[in-house]
Amino acid sequence: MTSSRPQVVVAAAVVDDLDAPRLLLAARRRRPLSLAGRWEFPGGKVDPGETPEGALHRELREELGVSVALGDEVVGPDDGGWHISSRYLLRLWPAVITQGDPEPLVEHDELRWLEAGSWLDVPWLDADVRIVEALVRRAQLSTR
Ligand SMILES: Nc1nc2c([nH]c(=O)n2[C@H]2C[C@H](O)[C@@H](COP(=O)(O)OP(=O)(O)OP(=O)(O)O)O2)c(=O)[nH]1
Repeated sequence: MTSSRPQVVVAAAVVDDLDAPRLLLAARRRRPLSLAGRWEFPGGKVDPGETPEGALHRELREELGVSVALGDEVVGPDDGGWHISSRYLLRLWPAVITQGDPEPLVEHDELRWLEAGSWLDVPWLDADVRIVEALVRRAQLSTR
């Protein structure tokens, strides 16, 4: 038997403003073929010895060429995170860019800033749709 503990994938909801977000950065995957063309939160797997936050800063530097400041984790319904498959648990942090202009350097072939009201208008990875829906609800609450 192998361990059934899911691997943690860390990702960022990069926004223009942590308190009153209007723009959300979506990234279009280049690979693998089964996921290519679908949109996701930039991020990736936590390497052995890394903290989740440390891994997220590394992934955003590698994938987008930016430094960020992280907000409070978007706690999900599945052990505090978001099950995205039987193998992976996604943990998500809001983030604002503190240095650099984001570019699709490695994993992605396009980045797009989605305007308020349009956050669900790209074909997100299936597992991400409910997470984006939760972010939309949070953003609506923050503007009341
Ligand atoms: N980064 C990211 N991965 C996601 C999201 N939603 C989702 O289902 N996934 C899946 C896709 C992959 O099967 C897995 C994460 O893998 P990844 O390919 O981003 O990880 P990585 O950058 O460390 O890649 P690698 O070095 O192992 O190739 O999680 C998301 O919003 N962001």
